[in-house]
Amino acid sequence: MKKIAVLGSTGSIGTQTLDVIEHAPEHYAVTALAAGGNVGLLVEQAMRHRPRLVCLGTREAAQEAARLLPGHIRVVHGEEGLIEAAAATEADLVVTALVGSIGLRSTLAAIDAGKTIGLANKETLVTAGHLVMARAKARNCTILPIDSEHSAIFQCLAGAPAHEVNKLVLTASGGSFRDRSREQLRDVTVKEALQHPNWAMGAKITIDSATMVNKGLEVIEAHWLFDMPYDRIEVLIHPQSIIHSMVEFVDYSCVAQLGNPDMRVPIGYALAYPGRRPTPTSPLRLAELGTLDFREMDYERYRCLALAFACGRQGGTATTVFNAANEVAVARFLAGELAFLDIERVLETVLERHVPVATPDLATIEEADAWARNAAGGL
Ligand SMILES: NC(=O)C1=CN([C@@H]2O[C@H](COP(=O)(O)OP(=O)(O)OC[C@H]3O[C@@H](n4cnc5c(N)ncnc54)[C@H](OP(=O)(O)O)[C@@H]3O)[C@@H](O)[C@H]2O)C=CC1
Ligand SMILES: CC(=O)[C@@H](O)[C@H](O)COP(=O)(O)O
Ligand SMILES: [Mn+2]
Repeated sequence: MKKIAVLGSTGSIGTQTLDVIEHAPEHYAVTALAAGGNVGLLVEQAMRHRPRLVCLGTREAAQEAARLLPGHIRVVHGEEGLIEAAAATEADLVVTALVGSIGLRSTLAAIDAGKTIGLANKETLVTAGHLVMARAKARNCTILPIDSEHSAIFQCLAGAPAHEVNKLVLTASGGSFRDRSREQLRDVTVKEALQHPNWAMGAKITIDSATMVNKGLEVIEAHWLFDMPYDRIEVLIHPQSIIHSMVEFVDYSCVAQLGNPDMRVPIGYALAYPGRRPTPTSPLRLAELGTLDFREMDYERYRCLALAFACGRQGGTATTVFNAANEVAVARFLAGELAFLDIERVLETVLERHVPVATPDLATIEEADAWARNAAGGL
């Protein structure tokens, strides 16, 4: 029986993780659940999965949950609570499905506690990849990617040594506005931006996909997870999201992973690793699809992706600031305070003002993150 803690259980990845767990109750048990403000859903999940501990974003939310839950379920809150949920239960695997860099400290705590990490929260690696990976190496901790592209690459690599790999190819759907010109992006609405062509996901990542920031975050995530130089990470537009990513080997053999766009597949892979189990989803029928299309990435059209590569190459706090400024800009766009193209403007302006630190410790990372949030909030 694998014991699992799910951080971000009420979100898109969190609910799909619980769905996978529910379909294999003889293999998985839930030890901890953590969410932000959705008390109703968290309580429902806790009643169904009977974890030892649940965590909510605030004291008030935790008090409300405690009133509704049986006394033997411990209810905690805030960042300390998240750390407890990540590290202080008997979980073997911690699924990090929080959105944003809020996941950093709890991920580090889970690594320190010797947990295997099922990593959905890409912002963690973008914010402090060098710290997370060094900590994981020192503690001999396995990080299993859940992000679909990285799960694909992990499966394609299948443990191949670095000298056999030419490059990683990340596929990108192009997002909600892939068929619009830059000119046509001026007046797009939040509602339109939230219509991803292939995936049903949380609001923040759906906007990131439309700006191509998501692919930028994923390039940086791939750099850290697979120890791959940026010059050997390529992004290819693939509108159908059927090929989730691929690896080109030195003999020019190209190995890809395919499947319908359903996150329960990479989630199920991380949960079942090193084996595989049936996933509650439908099989891929290529004949029904007929064709798969590919386009060259256009870095003029998707300037945020070029910016992400530049920050990744610069390293240090540049990627921390890129991520934090983006979190604020996206939240402001969703709140109707900024236009869609302002996200890019905010990112460019904050990064221009930032004085990067090359090998920041955790305190410096958190300082840079706070500085960028403040800067992005005022633009
Ligand atoms: N959705 C997808 O298909 C994919 C997502 N990812 C990545 O996975 C991560 C999660 O994405 P997604 O599931 O879409 O996001 P959602 O917005 O759907 O869910 C986010 C989760 O985080 C919780 N949360 C937010 N703020 C806090 C907080 N302060 N304290 C505790 N919990 C908090 C939310 O709780 P509540 O709702 O209760 O407030 C919710 O459970 C992101 O990093 C994303 O980039 C990667 C690949 C695919
Ligand atoms: C499902 C998943 O992993 C997302 O990150 C997805 O890849 C978003 O799609 P695009 O960023 O390619 O539009
Ligand atoms: Mn992805």
